[in-house]
Amino acid sequence: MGKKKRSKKVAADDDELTGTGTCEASADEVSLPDPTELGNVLQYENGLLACAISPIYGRYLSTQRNVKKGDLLFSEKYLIAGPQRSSDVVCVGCHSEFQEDTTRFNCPHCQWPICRDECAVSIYHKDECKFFTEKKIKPPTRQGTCDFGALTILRGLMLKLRDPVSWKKLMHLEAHNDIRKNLPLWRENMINVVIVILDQWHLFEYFSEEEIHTVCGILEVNSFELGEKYSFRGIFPMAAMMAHDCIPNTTHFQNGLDGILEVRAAIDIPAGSPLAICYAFSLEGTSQRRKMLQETKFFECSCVRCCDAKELGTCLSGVLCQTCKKGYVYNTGAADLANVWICEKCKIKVPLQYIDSLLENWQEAVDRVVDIPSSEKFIENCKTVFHPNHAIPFGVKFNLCQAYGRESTELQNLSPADLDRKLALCREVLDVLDALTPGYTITRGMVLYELQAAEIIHVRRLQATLKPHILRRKLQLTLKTLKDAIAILEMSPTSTIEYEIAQSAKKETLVDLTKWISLLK
Ligand SMILES: C[S@@+](CC[C@H](N)C(=O)[O-])C[C@H]1O[C@@H](n2cnc3c(N)ncnc32)[C@H](O)[C@@H]1O
Repeated sequence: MGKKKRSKKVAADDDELTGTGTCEASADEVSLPDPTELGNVLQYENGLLACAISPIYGRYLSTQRNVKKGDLLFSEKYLIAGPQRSSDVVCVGCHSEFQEDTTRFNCPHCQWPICRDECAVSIYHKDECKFFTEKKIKPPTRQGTCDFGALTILRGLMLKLRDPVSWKKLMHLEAHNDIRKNLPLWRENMINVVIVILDQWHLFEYFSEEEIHTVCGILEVNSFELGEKYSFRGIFPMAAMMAHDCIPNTTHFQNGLDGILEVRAAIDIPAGSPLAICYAFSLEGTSQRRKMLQETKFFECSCVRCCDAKELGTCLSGVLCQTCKKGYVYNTGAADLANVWICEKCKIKVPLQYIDSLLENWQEAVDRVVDIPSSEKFIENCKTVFHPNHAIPFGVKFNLCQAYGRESTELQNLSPADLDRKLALCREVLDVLDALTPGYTITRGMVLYELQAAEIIHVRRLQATLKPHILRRKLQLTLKTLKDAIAILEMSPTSTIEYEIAQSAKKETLVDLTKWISLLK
């Protein structure tokens, strides 16, 4: 890994190279560190990445060579990890929440809560335990509420005392203090974190108020979600340098057990391109994503998807016009973000408040969808209000395409109508995913897997009626879908269900399908 400082000028045509952003050339040469100096990098090919700066993204990572979809860009171990902001009491070893019926133990050394003996020596807790014991630091307590998120901030601050190199890496990250100072969040952090650390834990001789707010900001702006069973958050300083794009060109895999994040190319990425992840939930509509980005990451996204009212033809935000009942109403795009939405057909203007309250009501209704019949009914009801691909029905379709053949009836026993429905849903969902989360992403991998499984049953049922060349063609297409699904799911950490699915599909379905095709004349 190169340790030399590099000086990097941002290419004037960054956006042409990627189609993902609108970086302009930076007039001055800017001295930026080698990316590997930023993080706890475990795997990285020397010289593959560079850190650059743009007037839009600020600092960002870019690739120096062409990379292929699925290629590992780097893997990195967390710098700090811990409970989410406003978290209730959790185990300090594995971050599981305590339910009413779970037994709660205390760490035998520092007395913080754990859920089982091993958690007292977990990678997340063992280093802090001695400090907590020496300084007699007890879990935060306040009548009514208790913010365990303060623990994560303390874990960050402790780097200052025990690991100056890591502290420097942490302090290198953006906290947006200037913006956050004027928000209600600052006062909440003051009460839930600063006062707890300085007054309750008496650590005022080690950390200043400003440092505590800065670590809060760094976590708010840069952290990644961790954990499969339990959600917690972690800082990965190199990954934190990736820019945001609502159509990301990278994908990441994490394993909460060892706190390692792997970042891979989701699509083929040409040399010189910014590496981008989507900080928001990709399958939400533009106004929801942009609201989240403004409120928590403090910028206005100007990506291609945000600037296109129809979100690259997916129509994920389309609402049926209640005046003409023919066209769909859309936000006119990022530039005009947009208190007014307009019907594409009759051009009537609809106020943003109407759209917001519509989404709020229907979001509540989604929570009442529990099984296949209620999902189907919900999708039917949505037709009078939303575009068929609108994020609200789309989320239900996404779950439904996986539920057929798993819930109540096994795939091979599905009725012909239900099997057709599963096939149609998988294809419909994939069309949207292909546009919005293209390439090697786990969500696409899972839907491809569902599609090939349904196709195999479908072809088996039809085979007596199909001409041999048509049968062969259908099976070849299914084989391609299966291979894509395996290639994607196999990238997941070995402890995950997705990895297991890929391995068993490789051993069984792939072998059987290949043999079936080879036996056809
Ligand atoms: C996780 S940090 C990324 C690294 C950051 N650029 C830096 O210099 O430290 C997130 C911040 O980067 C900036 N950023 C990232 N992507 C952006 C984008 N597409 N448009 C505008 N700002 C962006 C915003 O300031 C955001 O709060």
